[in-house]
Amino acid sequence: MTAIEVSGLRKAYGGRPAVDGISLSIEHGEVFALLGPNGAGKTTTVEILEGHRRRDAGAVRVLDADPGNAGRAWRAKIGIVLQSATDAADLTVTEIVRHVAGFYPRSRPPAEVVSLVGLTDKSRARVRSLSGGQRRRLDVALGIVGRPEVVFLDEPTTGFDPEARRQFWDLVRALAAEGTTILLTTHYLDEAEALADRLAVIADGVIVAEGTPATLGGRAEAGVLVTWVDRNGRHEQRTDDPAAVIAELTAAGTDLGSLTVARPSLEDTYLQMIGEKK
Ligand SMILES: Nc1ncnc2c1ncn2[C@@H]1O[C@H](COP(=O)(O)OP(=O)(O)OP(=O)(O)O)[C@@H](O)[C@H]1O
Repeated sequence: MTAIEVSGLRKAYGGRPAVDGISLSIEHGEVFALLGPNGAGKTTTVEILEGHRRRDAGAVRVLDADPGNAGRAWRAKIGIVLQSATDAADLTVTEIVRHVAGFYPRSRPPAEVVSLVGLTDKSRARVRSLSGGQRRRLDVALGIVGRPEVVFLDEPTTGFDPEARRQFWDLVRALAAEGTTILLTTHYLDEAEALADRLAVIADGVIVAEGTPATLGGRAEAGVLVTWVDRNGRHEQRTDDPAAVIAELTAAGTDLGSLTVARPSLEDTYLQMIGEKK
């Protein structure tokens, strides 16, 4: 059964299309990433799915309801992490988490959530005293405290230091292991690759590619790139049969200490797709 079903979604601002006919289907328990350059239409799409923005056309179902007119019971099953930072400067971390937990019938214990996002040391600190990355962690805490079935994460790790990002990835994996459906937007290709079961690339309001991190944009069939350095300089060769290339190099007595064999990275593939779209 699908958790999120989108068909022919459109939204324009002042006559200019921001989302121009997007269709998506996300299964229960899937982690799905939306990628795309600034202004591609990711946030608009996510906000329509959250029920925070009206659409011009298309059909949208999230947990079997239309977010445009779904009620409180539906809202309690949805977790939202907005791009903007939490605005509750005078409350402490625990106070705001407890306050938001109160809106949900099956909320997680506030201390558990604060610990999950790595803010236990800051649980008595006022929100205003937190760093940017710590505020972002708090946003994530508020998004998951209600034990939602579907979580929308809009650029959740912007401003995180590398260690905090890895901790956040563990948190997303733990939520996914519990069966939570997660829709994530991100500009970090490594994040999409680490977390997503499937992903879609949006450019100018349309989906230009969809697949798994391993297969997106024909990545799996793109062949591998063999590179090596000899006394004449650096060489590279794209091939479907790297073993044959390496055998040839070995037979020619090439020093293999500098040899690399790699598929194009998700970032290479993504940048190529975005470049072609322009
Ligand atoms: N409230 C608004 N009024 C007018 N135009 C808007 C509004 N919100 C978004 N837009 C425009 O719609 C387009 C899509 O914006 P959106 O925020 O959905 O992109 P995005 O993919 O989330 O970008 P980013 O990666 O920068 O967050 C952009 O051209 C943006 O300027």
